[in-house]
Amino acid sequence: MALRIEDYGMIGDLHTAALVGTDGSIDWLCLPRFDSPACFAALLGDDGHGSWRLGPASGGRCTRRRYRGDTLILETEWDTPEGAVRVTDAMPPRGEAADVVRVVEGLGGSVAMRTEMRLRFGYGNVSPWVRCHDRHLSAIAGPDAAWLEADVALEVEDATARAEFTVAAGERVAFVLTHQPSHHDRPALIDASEALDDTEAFWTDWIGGLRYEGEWSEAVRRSVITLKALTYAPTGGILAAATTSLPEELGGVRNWDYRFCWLRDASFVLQAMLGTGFIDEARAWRHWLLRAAAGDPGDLQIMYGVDGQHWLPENVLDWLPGYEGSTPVRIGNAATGQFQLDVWGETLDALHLAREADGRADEDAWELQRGLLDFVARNWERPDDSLWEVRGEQRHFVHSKVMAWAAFDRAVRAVERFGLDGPVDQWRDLRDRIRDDVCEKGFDKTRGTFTQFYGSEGLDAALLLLPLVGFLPWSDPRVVGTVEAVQRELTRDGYVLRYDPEADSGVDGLPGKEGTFLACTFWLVDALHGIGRETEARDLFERLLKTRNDLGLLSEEYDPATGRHLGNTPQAYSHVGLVNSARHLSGTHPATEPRAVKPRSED
Ligand SMILES: OC[C@H]1O[C@H](O[C@H]2O[C@H](CO)[C@@H](O)[C@H](O)[C@H]2O)[C@H](O)[C@@H](O)[C@@H]1O
Repeated sequence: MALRIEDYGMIGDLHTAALVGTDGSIDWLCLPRFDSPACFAALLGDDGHGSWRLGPASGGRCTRRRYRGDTLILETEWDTPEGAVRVTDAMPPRGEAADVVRVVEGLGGSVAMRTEMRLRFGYGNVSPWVRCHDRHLSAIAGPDAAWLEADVALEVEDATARAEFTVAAGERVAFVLTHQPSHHDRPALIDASEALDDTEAFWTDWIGGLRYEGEWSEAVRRSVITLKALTYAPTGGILAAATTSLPEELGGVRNWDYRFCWLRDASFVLQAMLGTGFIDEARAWRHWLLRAAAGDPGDLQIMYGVDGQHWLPENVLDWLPGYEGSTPVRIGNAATGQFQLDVWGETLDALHLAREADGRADEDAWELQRGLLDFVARNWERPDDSLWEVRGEQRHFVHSKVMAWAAFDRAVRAVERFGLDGPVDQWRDLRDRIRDDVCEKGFDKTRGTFTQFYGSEGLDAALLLLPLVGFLPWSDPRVVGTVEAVQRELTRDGYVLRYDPEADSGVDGLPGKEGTFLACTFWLVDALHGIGRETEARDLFERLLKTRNDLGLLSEEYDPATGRHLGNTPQAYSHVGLVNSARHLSGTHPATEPRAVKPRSED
C-alpha cells in the first residue's frame, strides 16, 4: 500500500517528476514527460505496479529528510541500530535522456542496505524484458527502454532487480536509472557525483533570481522551487500538479488527472512568479500560451497538454486499484471540453500582468487578447461550468461573471496604459453592464453575501477573489458580508471548502464529499487581511504553514479531522496561495491593489 500523501517528496528535472516516500521508495514516475505513462505507479496500486525502493534492509521509514538547501535534491536519512545512512535522490537537468540518480552514503557504523526495483511501464501494466549483467541492467518494452547502472552487483528475478550490500561510514554506492525511447540508441552514461553537482548548481542559480524580502522566506522559497519544478521547460507550460487520481475523498470517485496546463492555474502561478521576480518564466508561459491558443479564440480550451496538445481524452485505468482504493484512476481530463467563462478573464488578466511586468507591449499577445475579448463580449451572458469544473448543470456562476468583468477591465487599462488599439468605450460599457448584472442577480440582500450563482442558496470560496481582482473594494459592505459568510458557513475547523457539494440539490453532479481546499484557505487569509482582520489572517496563515509536510510541500486539499493531505500533489494552486498570502501579509503586495505586480527593475 502507498504511504500517506504527505509522506512523499518530489524530485524532478523540469520534464517530469518522481515521488519519493519516507521509506525510500519511488512510487510515482512518468517518463519521459510529466504526462507520459508511469513506469513506477505503486502510488495508485502496489509494488507490482512499479516502484524502486532503496533503504536499510531492515526497512521502515526514515528518521529525517530534507532538501539540500534551495534545491530539489532530496536527502533521506535513517538512524539504525547498526549505524546511520543517507540516500540522496535527484533528477539532474535533462541532457540527452532522463536520469534518476540515487546515492547511498554511510554516515556512521555499518548499515545493511537493500534495493528492489520493479520497472512496470504503461502505468504498471507492462512488465518489460529485463536483462542483467553484474552491475548493469536493461529493460525494454514497447516504446520504452531503461538502463540501471549500479556500483553493486544486481540480481534479477521475475523482472525485478535486487541488490543487498553494506555501507560503512564514508562509503558511497551510486545508482543511475536512465530512460530513453526504445527506438533511440542508448544514451551516454552520466556520472552520479557530477550529476548531483549539476543539479545543485542549476537550482542554486535559479533561486538567485528570487526577489522577496518579506516574512516566511523559507516557505516562499520552497514554494517557488516547487512551482518551477511543475514547469515543463521545453515549452514553458505550467502543470497543475505532478500526479493523477490522488483522491479528494479517500475511497471516493473525485480522482482527476492534473498533469496538464490549466490556463487558470497557470495564471495564478504567474502572479506568484511575477510577484517574486521571475520574469523569464512569465515570458516563457506567454509564448506557450500564444502557441497553444493560436487559432479561433472561440476554440480556446481551459487546459492543454504540456506541449500545447488539445486532445486530452479522459480514460480509466481499470487495472489500478487506486490510492487507498479510490477509483476510478483517470488519465486525461474531460473538463477540457467544458465552458468555463472565468478562463478568458484569467488569461486576459495574466497577459495584462505579464505586459505590466515586462513594461512593453507585445503585438502577438494583444492580437490574441482582442480575439478573446470579442469572444467574451459575445458569450458572457451564457451559463458555464465555473472554475470548479462542475459536472452538474451549467449555471450563471458569480465568479465566472466577475472574471468576464476583469477581462474588460484589463483591456481598458491596457489601452490607457500602453496606448494599445481597441474599442475602449465599448469595453468600458461592457465592464459596467457586467458589474451591474452581478450586483443585481448575484447578491443576496437578505443574507448580505454574494452567492455561488444567480439565485443560488450556496456560497463559493471563489467569491473571496472579488476584491482581489478589483471588482469591489475591501471596504464595501457586500465584500465584508461575503467574507464573513464564507468564513461562517464554508469552513471546517477554520479551513475552507470550495463550496458545499450538497447545496442547491448538489451543484457539482458528483457523489461524495471532499476535503478543505488549501488555495481557498489562503484566499481567506488574503480576505481577512483585506478587511483588516490582521491577527486572524496571520493566525490562519501560520496554521496553513503547519499543514505543509516536512519538506514544505502541499497537496490540493487537507482533512482537518485526520490531518492528512488529500488530492493531487504537489499542487501549484496551493503553493501559489502560500506565496501570494505571504506577500500580502508582508506588505510586499498590498491586498488593496488588484493583483498589482512590481516590475523587477523597480525592486
Ligand atoms: O472537482 C471537479 C473537478 O476537479 C478538478 O478540477 C480542479 O482542479 C483544477 C486543476 O487544479 C482546477 O483548475 C479546478 O479549479 C479544480 O476544480 C478536475 O480537473 C476536473 O476534471 C473535475 O471536474
